[in-house]
Amino acid sequence: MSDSALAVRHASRVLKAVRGELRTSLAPHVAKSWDRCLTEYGMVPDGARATAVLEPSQLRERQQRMGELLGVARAEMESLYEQISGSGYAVILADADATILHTITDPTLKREFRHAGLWLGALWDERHEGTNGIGTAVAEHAPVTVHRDEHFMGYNVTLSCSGAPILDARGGLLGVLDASSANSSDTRLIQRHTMALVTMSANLISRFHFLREFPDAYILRFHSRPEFVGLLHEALIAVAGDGTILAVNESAMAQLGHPDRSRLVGRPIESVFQFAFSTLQQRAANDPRTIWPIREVEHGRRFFALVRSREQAGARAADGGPRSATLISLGQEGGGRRHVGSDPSMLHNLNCAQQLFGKRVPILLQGATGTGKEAFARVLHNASAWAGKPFVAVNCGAIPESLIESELFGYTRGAFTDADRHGRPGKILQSSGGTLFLDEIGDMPLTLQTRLLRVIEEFEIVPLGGDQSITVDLHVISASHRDIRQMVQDGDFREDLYYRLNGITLQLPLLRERADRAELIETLLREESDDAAPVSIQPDALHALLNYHWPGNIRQLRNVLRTAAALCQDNTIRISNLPQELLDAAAKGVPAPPVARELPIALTPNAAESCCRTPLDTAEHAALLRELERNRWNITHTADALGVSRNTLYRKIRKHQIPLAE
Ligand SMILES: Nc1ncnc2c1ncn2[C@@H]1O[C@H](COP(=O)(O)OP(=O)(O)OP(=O)(O)O)[C@@H](O)[C@H]1O
Repeated sequence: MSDSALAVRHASRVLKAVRGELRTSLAPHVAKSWDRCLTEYGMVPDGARATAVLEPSQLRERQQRMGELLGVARAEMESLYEQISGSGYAVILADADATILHTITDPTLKREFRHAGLWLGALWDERHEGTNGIGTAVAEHAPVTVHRDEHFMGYNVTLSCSGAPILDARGGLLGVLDASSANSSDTRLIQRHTMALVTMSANLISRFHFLREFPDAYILRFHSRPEFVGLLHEALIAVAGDGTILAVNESAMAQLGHPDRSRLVGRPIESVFQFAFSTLQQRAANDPRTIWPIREVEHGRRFFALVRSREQAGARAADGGPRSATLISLGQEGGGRRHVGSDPSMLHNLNCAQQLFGKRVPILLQGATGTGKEAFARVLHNASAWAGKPFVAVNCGAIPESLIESELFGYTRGAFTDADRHGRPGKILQSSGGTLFLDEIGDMPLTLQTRLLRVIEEFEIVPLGGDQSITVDLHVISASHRDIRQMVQDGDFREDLYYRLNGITLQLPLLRERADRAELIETLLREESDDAAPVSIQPDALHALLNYHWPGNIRQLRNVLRTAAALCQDNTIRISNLPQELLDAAAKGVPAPPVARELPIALTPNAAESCCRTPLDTAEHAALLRELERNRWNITHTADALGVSRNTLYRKIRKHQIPLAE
């Protein structure tokens, strides 16, 4: 049948359907949309294509309006594309007006998609294109699949599209994520699978947005199953400083059984859950990483919860940090943005350190070279009440022994022959009021240790050549890769100084032990790439990076990424851009040693998600969890929904170590 004959037949079917004369039943969203197109917008299904496209400057303006969300969406789109690449789909992001802002397509299919009108800046709202995955998801505010002749316009009937809305915390539409095929012969089951993946990715983007939208709020994260807390399907509630609910996400409404947001927003959190608001505040301040059981008021149902504190949220917002829920800002360093990351032990360290450092307790950081001791110290400084004052770092191992004394204590005019005419204040005085970071304190000569001890005890210094003491306001963080306690036992470090410096000792983990390696890679890549041309990384290269043992820790990782970003073509790091030692380790299949530390049980899924899985695995894992949950953990139904056999499903469940019993 010719194209025009097909269009005529399609048009007659649409008209019959709208008049109620069609025998076969249509999906409700398709029937409603056809009706809208015909009666509300006055469209005709056999009309000619007249794709409306924005001017490049208008497109850029819309892309900018999406702001940071576009960056997050791009990353999610890549992960989604990995899942469905090879099956003829393009992944498309549109704004709330259904304008296409970003696409990822198989290069060989680009022409086909252009021919179908799926190009950047094209308007795919229903008024322009009739019923379609993007426009109809916008109109319905819900995920929709529009398959072939479910499209309203005859010229669109070769398309198959699945679009899912990206929502803000108030349920408003931010955009639509869509997977479209220009010539699909997929079965309904495969479409359902595609739809599930698209919806999952859209939800991830919405969740990211929610976590960033309320920087000054507590965020209560809960789920009926503890292992889901911190994952995609957790419920989120933003709570103001006076205990009032500011916003809830879709999952919170579903879990609490309130389909209407307005029944939750504006209420005191204490009227929804059986805990005092002060408990939530205490949890946020003292124990933000431990999951605790909570009960809702109406039916007494039990959930498991974590709460993010307002300070953490504020720090994140100031930093513009990436997408993990638990990421904490480091503030500014050298113009760049730094993070302590979301590794549970780092978060624990930060939590302890912040509380004590604020009370002037000296902090001793122990950790191998490149583990981020100085970066951590800067975070503490930036989060302190004296953040506006200087942060002065002294590397006690790098300054010659003969100079370290004058470097630290300064000297007066004429203190020694080649001294500066006016004398010079030492680092201790320079840091007065701010933070003094004594790096490689283990390398400080014993004689100087005695002088330093006096300064720390008396808050006074006497510059070299001087006889007047100067009062200093000191906040000290010291660090070393050497085991200072062992040095004390060996007589190489003064015991009294050790106790003075060590209000608390925090051990920074090796990079290979960290659960947030994937996130660190993302952060460093962002820092190492040009904003205008972000560098991405191919899954096999990412896998090799995640599994390397990193003797030089984060510093070495940064160097490897910097070199790879400089060497790579089309801003994509491939495995061939990595150094030989990494490739050799990958070829031998040498995995990073397992995480030695015990992680809190509830954080383990997150940790496993980010450290041991490829992006493909992560997406598969999340899709499995989602479908299992949606089908109430019924294996037969879940296998059907995913279009796989029960045996395959069991195999995948085992592979991802998903527990089947409570
Ligand atoms: N969480 C982080 N996110 C991104 N980059 C980080 C992070 N922590 C550390 N870095 C980077 O890793 C590198 C090494 O960090 P840093 O100098 O703080 O380590 P260190 O333990 O003090 O090293 P050394 O023991 O050699 O003095 C720096 O480039 C720093 O910016």
